Amino acid sequence: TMASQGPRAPLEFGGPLAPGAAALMLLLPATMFHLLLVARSGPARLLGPPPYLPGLEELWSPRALLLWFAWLGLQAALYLLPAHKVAEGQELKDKSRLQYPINGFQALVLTALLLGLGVLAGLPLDALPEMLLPLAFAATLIAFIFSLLLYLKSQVAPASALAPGGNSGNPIYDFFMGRELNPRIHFLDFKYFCELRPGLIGWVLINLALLMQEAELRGSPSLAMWLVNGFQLLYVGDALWYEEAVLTTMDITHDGFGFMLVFGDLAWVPFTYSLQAQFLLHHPQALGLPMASAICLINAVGYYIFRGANSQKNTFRKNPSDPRVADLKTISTATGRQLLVSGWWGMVRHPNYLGDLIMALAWSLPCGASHLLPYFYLLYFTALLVHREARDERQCLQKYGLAWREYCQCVPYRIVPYIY
Ligand SMILES: NC(=O)C1=CN([C@@H]2O[C@H](COP(=O)(O)OP(=O)(O)OC[C@H]3O[C@@H](n4cnc5c(N)ncnc54)[C@H](OP(=O)(O)O)[C@@H]3O)[C@@H](O)[C@H]2O)C=CC1
Ligand SMILES: CC(C)CCC[C@@H](C)[C@H]1CC=C2C3=C(CC[C@@]21C)[C@@]1(C)CC[C@H](O)C[C@@H]1CC3
Repeated sequence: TMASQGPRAPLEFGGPLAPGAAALMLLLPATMFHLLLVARSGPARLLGPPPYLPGLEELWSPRALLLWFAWLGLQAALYLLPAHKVAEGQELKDKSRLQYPINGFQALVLTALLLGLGVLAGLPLDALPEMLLPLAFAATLIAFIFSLLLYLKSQVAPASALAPGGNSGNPIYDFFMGRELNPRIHFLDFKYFCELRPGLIGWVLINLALLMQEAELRGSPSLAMWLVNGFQLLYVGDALWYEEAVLTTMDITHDGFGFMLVFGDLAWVPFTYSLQAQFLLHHPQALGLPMASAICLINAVGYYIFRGANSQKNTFRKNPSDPRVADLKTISTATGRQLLVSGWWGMVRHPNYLGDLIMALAWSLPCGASHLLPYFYLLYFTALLVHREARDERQCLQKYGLAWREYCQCVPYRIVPYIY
């Protein structure tokens, strides 16, 4: 077939056998359910066994599946609304560029307005925390079925539409990594749509529902719950405000749309990234003002580095002679593009990851030091970013060759100055 002539790339995640794609396809959903069960249990032990194994009657709920379809339908409708800007993606193999609506922040605001009106009209948002298990189960089912449909769709895609990875010929590996780079129906680009909207907005919605349920249980939300909600809303709001930046990430330009990203975007993000708020609902923490102020400061420092680094690179990539970046030192590369070697990108090779990790710490600290569970995100995210950093370095070495080696010599640390 045309599709089987697709490009070949080295296998990520060690191939189809453990600890490869097949293992991750079991491990990711199992971890998500483990976290959901443990967060609401008394001992809340990250490393212990789950308190019990839920039966199918506790997991399967047609109502949860319907809610998911309604949520995806709402977000798809908001995606298709007129956007104030339509951006062009990176150049593809056939030299064309795809178009993407930049209206993610508008979707967040409209979702908030619609839900606000819904709550005023009696929508029981505080019933959501009770439904997390069946909702996560429905999201997992949707992820498997959607990935299968995407895999089938990729069989009729032209070779030029295939991703550099995900076309090994091994069906399990390719199902996991995704074969087609930008599957879309007309203007609805499935990967771009799923990357930021249903999952990230779903995450802050679950957080809010947990805050409302805490208010109902204890009279008012705790300071710790306010902090976790505020920090994570800032993060999601920022991602949607700067939505165009996602078009240059490896998820969009390099990775196919397969089970890894489908499950990651639709299930993993909303149900595991909301872990701190889930933990706080069942394990209230007393947090004094001095400690809360210190945590706010840590989050602000993390955000300052994260935003500063991402904006500096985006400004530079758009226009290297922009006065905000014109004074920075650079290295020329054979591709004609330059690499920054001073400013944020002269401190470490991934300053944005450093800021992101500092924020991850600030999201866990309101949960106290009695349990390891709320620090799961920090541990998982460190592993994700170390792996992501290695993949990015490999791709940069391929793109820039000697110039990249020179950059590595000028800026020897990857993420944490003088440590890593
Ligand atoms: N919360 C979460 O789960 C996740 C969050 N993130 C966050 O998303 C953000 C984006 O991350 P990510 O997509 O990994 O990629 P980055 O924003 O780190 O971009 C990497 C690219 O930047 C360019 N680049 C690297 N060094 C330089 C330099 N010195 N000067 C100029 N350009 C350079 C290269 O591309 P080129 O030269 O082609 O421009 C490289 O491929 C990060 O802040 C990250 O922390 C990411 C993943 C998950
Ligand atoms: C496959 C894993 C198990 C889960 C991966 C989930 C991720 C795809 C998303 C989680 C948070 C994300 C953010 C972005 C893209 C989607 C993911 C990576 C941004 C990088 C997009 C660019 C912005 O500037 C920042 C965003 C932060 C959150």
